[in-house]
Amino acid sequence: MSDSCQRRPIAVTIGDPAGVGPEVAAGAWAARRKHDLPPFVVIGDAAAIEAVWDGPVARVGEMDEVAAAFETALPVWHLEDSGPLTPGSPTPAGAALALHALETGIGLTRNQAAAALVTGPVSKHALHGIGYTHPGQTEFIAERCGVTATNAVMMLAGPGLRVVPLTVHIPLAQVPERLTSELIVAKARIVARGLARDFGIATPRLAIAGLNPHAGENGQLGDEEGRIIAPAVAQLAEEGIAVDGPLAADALFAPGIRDGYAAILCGYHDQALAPFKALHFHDGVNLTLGLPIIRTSPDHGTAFNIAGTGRADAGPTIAAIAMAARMAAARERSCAPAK
Ligand SMILES: NC(=O)C1=CN([C@@H]2O[C@H](COP(=O)(O)OP(=O)(O)OC[C@H]3O[C@@H](n4cnc5c(N)ncnc54)[C@H](O)[C@@H]3O)[C@@H](O)[C@H]2O)C=CC1
Ligand SMILES: NCC(=O)COP(=O)(O)O
Repeated sequence: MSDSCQRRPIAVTIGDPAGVGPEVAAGAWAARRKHDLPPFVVIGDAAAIEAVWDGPVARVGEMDEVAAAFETALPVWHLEDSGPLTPGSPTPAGAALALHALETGIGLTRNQAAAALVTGPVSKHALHGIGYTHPGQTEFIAERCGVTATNAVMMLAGPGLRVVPLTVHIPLAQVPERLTSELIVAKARIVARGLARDFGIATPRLAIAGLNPHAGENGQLGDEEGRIIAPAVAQLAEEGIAVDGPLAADALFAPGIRDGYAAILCGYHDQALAPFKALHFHDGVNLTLGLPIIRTSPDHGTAFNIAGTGRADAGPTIAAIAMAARMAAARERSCAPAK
């Protein structure tokens, strides 16, 4: 990592304070030396962390206080008290704090005070209860960055698999009409560019999963493969992007097949995330390609059912911070003037 990258901390938003966000952020700090994590600051509510964690917390008000504080305490950029808190029981005040933290973290990263943004898990339901209208955090961050939702591409990445849900938080019944050749081409281009820029894979090979069983069985089990996916694959190949598909989704995730691809693009959320979480529940990262900033997140939700019990695994948050740091280092290297 370059000096300038090391100097800028990573901004980690707390997520919903009644979820596991506070404890997994604290757990990542406790494991900072083991995992060689760079300095990071939690944006949110210090009291929500102190309610579930006995370790040292240092309130900071400037980003340049973070690196020194990080040595001996978890730096927290305290925004406001989110009110009386019972882990596992979300409140409107908690949702408002989660949104304030997200907005602040985006701002700090956009103005380059932070090297990258790592978002904690939010409850979409609780956010919608206070008037939030975006399907997830991805679309909100995209909007704040001036990027369309289509051009902000969700990727789930772990040591053994990367997947992209081409449609994300929509009802399954809407998938066939929302999965268009244009959408596939636009997202696959961003994936290929992102893998080159942020992961150092100069010519990534992509796979596109079929939507129907057996990739449609030559039209007998559905026509989306021939009508939508195959033309997109042809277009991408013409542009020089290495891509195979449509491939039958059941075998695509088998060892020996999935290993041949830098990323597997899937028709809908669970086609991508179910096999991903089977492999990478404890070290999976959700990241957004196509943004001007680096954004990663642990790939799990608020886990209200275990919040405050000490059972939450900080592994995905550790992986998200480590991946954000590697991506920041890759972008710093690519921007460095040639010597
Ligand atoms: N990145 C984000 O902000 C995400 C937010 N969500 C939101 O989270 C809320 C709950 O969603 P669910 O589908 O229940 O998913 P969830 O990930 O919160 O929980 C699913 C299961 O995984 C377990 N789990 C989750 N994180 C864990 C961890 N760190 N260590 C150990 N076990 C863990 C939970 O205890 C639960 O049994 C929803 O409102 C959803 O919108 C869901 C996924 C991602
Ligand atoms: N299932 C992934 C997820 O819900 C993450 O969504 P986002 O809040 O990162 O857009």
